[in-house]
Amino acid sequence: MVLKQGSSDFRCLNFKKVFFVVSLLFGISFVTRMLAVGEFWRCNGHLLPTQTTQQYIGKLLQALHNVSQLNNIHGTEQRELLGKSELILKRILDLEDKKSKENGKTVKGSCTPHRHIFFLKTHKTGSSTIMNILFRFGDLRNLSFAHPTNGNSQFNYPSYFSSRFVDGFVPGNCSMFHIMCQHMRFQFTEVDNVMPRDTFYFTILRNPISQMESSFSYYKSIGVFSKAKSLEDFLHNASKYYESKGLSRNYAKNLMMFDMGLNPDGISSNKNFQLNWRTVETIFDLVLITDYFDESLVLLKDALCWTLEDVLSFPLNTRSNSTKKNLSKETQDMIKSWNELDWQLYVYFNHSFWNRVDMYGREKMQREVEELRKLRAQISMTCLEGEVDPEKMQDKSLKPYQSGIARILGYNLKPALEQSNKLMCQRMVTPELQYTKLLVQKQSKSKYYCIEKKESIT
Ligand SMILES: Nc1ncnc2c1ncn2[C@@H]1O[C@H](COP(=O)(O)OS(=O)(=O)O)[C@@H](OP(=O)(O)O)[C@H]1O
Repeated sequence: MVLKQGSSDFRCLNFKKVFFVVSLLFGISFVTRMLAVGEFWRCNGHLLPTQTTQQYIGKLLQALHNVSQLNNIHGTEQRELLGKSELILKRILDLEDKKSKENGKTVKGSCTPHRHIFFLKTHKTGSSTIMNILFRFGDLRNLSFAHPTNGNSQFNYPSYFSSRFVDGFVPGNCSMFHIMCQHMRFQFTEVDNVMPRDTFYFTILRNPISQMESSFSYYKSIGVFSKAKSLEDFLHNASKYYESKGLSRNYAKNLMMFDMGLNPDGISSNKNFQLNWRTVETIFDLVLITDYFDESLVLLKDALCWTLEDVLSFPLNTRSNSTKKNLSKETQDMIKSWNELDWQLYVYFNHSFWNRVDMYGREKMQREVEELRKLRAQISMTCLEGEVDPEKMQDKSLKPYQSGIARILGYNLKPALEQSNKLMCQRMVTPELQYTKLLVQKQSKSKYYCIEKKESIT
């Protein structure tokens, strides 16, 4: 994106948002001082000549750097603040740029399907089901995926994501990828290096109570949970089992905050909650809610300009009831307060999710959810014999990965599927690891893609 000379409206609009972000990050008194010493640029429409987004951000960061020096903020603290500022500034400018193009929608209200997509695959949130939808969408259209190096299924998780972890990534103005959706600890600036500029960012959040119950069962054998006798034992003795730098600690406290790249051990204060909300909503175009999965799929297909068929899916990575646990009210409350940051994030985005449904129209939503369920029932009749325990699966190549004390269910397909349906049915129930392998193999044989990063190309 190149900012146009004399586009003072654009800069004034961004100025207000940048001012807001900076005041959240640095505190309002800091910003007032900053303005008072005249170090920050003003919204007068003359200071900024034609420049690229990067140059524009560079100037803002330089100004913030000077002012933080004046305010005696140095070293790690300064680097952290400037890092956060850069991330958020970039996103604001990208959003403005996107909005100015009406987000792919033409004036007549029709739209072109998004094909540049980033999905932050949070843990134990139904994210494997979403990933399967993205895999099939891309697979069918021969789109390219950003996969982890060395055939891994995660981007060096739990380390922060780096573009170095992407197979075949070459730094520059070229992005080779349409879709990125494997587990990572999010870092916007690095994802932004890899994906095209007009990428649609979305993620999914789940009620932290059911998420932690799921996480405990799935990760029971490793690190942080391994010595706890039960989830209740873990919660009662969290200070004994949990260390903020301990092995696999990420699965045990504020897992969604961790995956988002935010601080899961941060203090519980209104200011911190707000900062987290703002950061997430600035970066992500859409936040889905697991607990309203079908409503989420409808909002997703609308935001991506896809069809209901495109988001049709069967739940994947589900546990057998025998490994699910009903939690007492006391345990639920303990989980809530132990995961206070995740809880606040969830409550906020649950609220904004329903605001978005209101904007979409409650009746229209209800109609489309019903239609989606009808379609799912039909396709289930065509494809599935049933969802079964892993040892009862007929085709072992479709068996999902098993972990901890969780028993992850799989699907048996109907025995004599028509050839025309077979591949689609198989792909709908192919677990994450197997599907990743197939896509990596397919991509290794395909041509080199180059999607110009700076311009919007579909
Ligand atoms: N469609 C739909 N609706 C509601 N819930 C769903 C759906 N699909 C998957 N799930 C539930 O999500 C849990 C698995 O999450 P993930 O796939 O993100 O797990 S993982 O981190 O990739 O291992 C797992 O939760 P638990 O069963 O509680 O463990 C799944 O049952």
